[in-house]
Amino acid sequence: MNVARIPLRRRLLLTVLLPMSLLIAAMAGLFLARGERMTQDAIVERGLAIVSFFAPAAEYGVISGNADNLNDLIEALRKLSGVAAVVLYERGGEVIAARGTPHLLDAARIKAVHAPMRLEQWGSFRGFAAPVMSVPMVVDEVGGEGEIPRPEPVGWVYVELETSALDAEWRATMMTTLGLAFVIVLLTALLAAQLTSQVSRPLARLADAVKRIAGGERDVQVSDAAGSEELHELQQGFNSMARAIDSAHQHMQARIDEATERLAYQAMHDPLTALPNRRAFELALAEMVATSRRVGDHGALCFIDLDNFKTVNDTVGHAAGDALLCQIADLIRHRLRAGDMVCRIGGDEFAMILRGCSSADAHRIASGVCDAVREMRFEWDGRTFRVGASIGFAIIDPSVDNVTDVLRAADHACYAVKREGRGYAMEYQPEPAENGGGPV
Ligand SMILES: Nc1nc2c(ncn2[C@@H]2O[C@H](COP(=O)(O)OP(=O)(O)OP(=O)(O)O)[C@@H](O)[C@H]2O)c(=O)[nH]1
Repeated sequence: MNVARIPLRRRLLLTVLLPMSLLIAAMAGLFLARGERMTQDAIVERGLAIVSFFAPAAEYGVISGNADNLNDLIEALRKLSGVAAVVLYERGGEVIAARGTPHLLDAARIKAVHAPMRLEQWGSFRGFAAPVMSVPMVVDEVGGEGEIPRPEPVGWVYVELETSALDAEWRATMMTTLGLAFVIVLLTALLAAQLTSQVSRPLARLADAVKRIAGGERDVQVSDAAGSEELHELQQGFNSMARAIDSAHQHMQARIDEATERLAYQAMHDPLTALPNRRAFELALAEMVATSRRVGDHGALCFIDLDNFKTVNDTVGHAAGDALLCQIADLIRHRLRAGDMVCRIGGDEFAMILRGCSSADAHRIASGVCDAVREMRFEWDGRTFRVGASIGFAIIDPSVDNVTDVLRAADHACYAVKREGRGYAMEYQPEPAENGGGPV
């Protein structure tokens, strides 16, 4: 497993829970192991203490064979909690008094006991035995050096303790300990989950917001629900940064839009006169031809070539020529109907696209332009100039196959006007060789 890939929340949980759980498990294990041993030791000590006390107390009864005395002792013993059986053996191994149902009734096994000791265990029953010791009576020989008599067993006591109550108590203690350990781990886990989510959730929200910004989303903000001062500051900082990015993006987008619009305008307009340029003219003409073929519309294309324009340039300079071109552009634009179009297609050349008009209409409009240009007076540096306009036009109707044909026809007509007098408008007529006619 790649540790670096473990989500932050799980890592924090592990960091808190793992050591905590190990510590609690170790403490509980230690406590239970020590508790178990101490309980067992206490049982053994109690059993040994009982037989150690009981054995000397029984000495008189065993030696004298006083049954009442022994029975009183046994009854007194039986009243002690946990004492399940008591047996008294005499020197030869015969049972001289007994109470309860002992698991062990083996004289040979008992007679092998020389000091208080623990014997076998049967489930929750544990056996303890001790010899009843007595010093034998010795009559000293007169004048002899008698040996000090040593105590010797005159009988045995056997006590059986029943430890189920202690075991049950121990089990209850164990369960309580484990339960407490579990509750502590559970509470720690809940607390850790709560704390880690207070850290990991705001971070996850931030990561998501960063992803959304990287994916192109704008105006992304994270809600301010941080669990700590540092995270709060981080969220505030992120929101400010996102707002700054958004504002910079908007500003940049506005500039791009503006530049795009300007470029689009420049691509389609003549910078001097602000009229549509040759490119716009070609598109409009293509559309006019297509529309005419589709819906049967009639129109006209007029080529305008100024007469004697060069004289202005040569006499008073190009700036004057520029100004004259602008005046003529305005003059033509103001004479056109809504829907018509005038473009500057070259140095002193203009073109008009007239929509929804007959040949007579086109002739009238074009002649009007010629008259207006002729009557115009251009003043510059105290000097007055007069120029003219020669216009050749071609009709656009559904019979026109393509743009090239109509362009060629209008150009042909304009050239004919230039050649044959200037300053007036003429419609293109096919040459006699083409259709039995030419410009009229
Ligand atoms: N001022 C100015 N002159 C231009 C511009 N573009 C072209 N010209 C000039 O316009 C003139 C056009 O030449 P022509 O058509 O032969 O001049 P014209 O005197 O009208 O000649 P005709 O048509 O025979 O009467 C040239 O001298 C070009 O230098 C422009 O943008 N500004």
